[in-house]
Amino acid sequence: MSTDTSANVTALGEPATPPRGPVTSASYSITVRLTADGDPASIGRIATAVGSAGGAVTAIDVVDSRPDGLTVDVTCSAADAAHSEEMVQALRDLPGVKVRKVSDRTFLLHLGGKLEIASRVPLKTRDDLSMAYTPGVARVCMALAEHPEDVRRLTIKGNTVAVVTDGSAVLGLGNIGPGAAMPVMEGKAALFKRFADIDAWPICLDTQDVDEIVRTVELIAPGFGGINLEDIAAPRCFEIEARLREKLDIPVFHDDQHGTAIVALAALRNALRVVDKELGEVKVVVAGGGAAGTAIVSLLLEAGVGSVLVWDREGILSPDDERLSGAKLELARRTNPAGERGELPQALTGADVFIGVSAGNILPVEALANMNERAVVFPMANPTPEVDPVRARQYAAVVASGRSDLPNQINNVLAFPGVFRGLLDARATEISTGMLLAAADALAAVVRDDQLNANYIIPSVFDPAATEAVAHAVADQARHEPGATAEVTDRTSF
Ligand SMILES: NC(=O)c1ccc[n+]([C@@H]2O[C@H](COP(=O)([O-])OP(=O)(O)OC[C@H]3O[C@@H](n4cnc5c(N)ncnc54)[C@H](O)[C@@H]3O)[C@@H](O)[C@H]2O)c1
Ligand SMILES: O=C(O)C[C@H](O)C(=O)O
Repeated sequence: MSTDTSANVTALGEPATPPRGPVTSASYSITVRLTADGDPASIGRIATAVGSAGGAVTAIDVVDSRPDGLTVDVTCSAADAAHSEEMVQALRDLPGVKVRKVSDRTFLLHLGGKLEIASRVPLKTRDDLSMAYTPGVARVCMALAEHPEDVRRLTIKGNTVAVVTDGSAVLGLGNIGPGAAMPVMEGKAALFKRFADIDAWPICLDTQDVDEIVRTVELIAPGFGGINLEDIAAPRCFEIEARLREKLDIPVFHDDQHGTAIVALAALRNALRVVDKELGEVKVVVAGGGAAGTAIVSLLLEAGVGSVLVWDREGILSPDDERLSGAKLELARRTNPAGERGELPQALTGADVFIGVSAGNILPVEALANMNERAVVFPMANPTPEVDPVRARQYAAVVASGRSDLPNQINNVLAFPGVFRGLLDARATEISTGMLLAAADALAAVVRDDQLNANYIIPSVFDPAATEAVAHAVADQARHEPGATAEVTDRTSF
């Protein structure tokens, strides 16, 4: 088990947050089936053993009871895999207790996958069959051959999104390939259904070649109302998205870029309401000029942020840095015309906002002291943020991160279901910067003035108002942009 025992006093001599016990999580929960002898105190000893090992018991279910003992399933959460082992060992060490089986609940949940297809029509009688399938279906096919614009109305195309990956940049796990990417893509599709009633399907491609990816998505596009690119490495993702947008008559959205940018801008708007600063006046530093960083910078600039510096492996990205090319050089040109150079702590000097979309633990917390008063700090790298969000609170007025166990969780799920709900409802043929900005503003506005505070700058992912507000804003914006939506035909015969 990993426990952080780092110093209790900061570089500024301030007392640091006291060391925390292990933070247990359902993602490392296990169910241990064991038999215990007839001692009435055995259940209490089992719970105590798990607690003493730092775990949290969430359920004890009796599976079988006999005069001489019990079979029970003990479900408990751990901090990580090694911690689970420690808890199991603590149970094995108990006299009168025999561990029979240990199940990892996260793996159990994945058995057989997380999705299925369900029919929306009854198929109970011959009449049902002759309408839903042959011969009746042929009449619908012929109608669509004559009026292709009706495919959205008469098939699942109108409510279906392809979640497309090449497995090259999966979460923070890197290039793990298309098969290993499936659980994330299935999860994304499940979120589409849960939050926006959209039927999304995971498409994991066995190629990382840009031309092949573009051509494959082009070929499958007729069956989908939108394309959600997912976990495709930068800078390849920029070219794939641009080429698909050019070719397809359905919206193409790269969630790691634009979903993140929408939520980051929404969170920033509200953080600035808390610290009473204006978007146009703040200096922003973004760590990480990859997929998320590039899109965040673009959206911040579109929203009116005046000063942005990007820091990456080469230091502060500067247009006169000969090591830079392609997307990073372009980013440097758009953000740092003065050619400022240096490392992250220097970039933060006099900054009002730090946004991290790079990698875990790349910033000593003390460097945040270089920032202006009432600083806003979003270390968003997953699963480990750039700087400990809890310790960052000593230096910043508002802190948000990607973590679900802390306040102000910034996650794309606040954006992508609503974005696609709005696009599909409006029969959008493309997605524009105006729609991204509208989505961010709508998401920010979900947090009312009487709710806003440093620990609540962004709604919970379970707040239904978030998806609804984003969907309405995107659909409205799409309907107002000339040429952004498909024609709607009104044939009363069906
Ligand atoms: N919280 C959220 O909602 C959210 C959303 C998107 C991305 N993220 C996180 O942001 C991070 C980046 O995601 P991405 O999709 O942009 O990845 P990416 O690979 O496209 O970009 C990462 C960038 O960070 C830079 N980088 C990585 N390690 C670095 C280091 N040690 N020092 C300096 N620069 C470094 C890389 O050079 C690259 O330019 C990941 O940790 C991801 O989990 C979080
Ligand atoms: O996709 C997410 O939900 C998380 C984020 O994009 C990440 O890469 O960490």
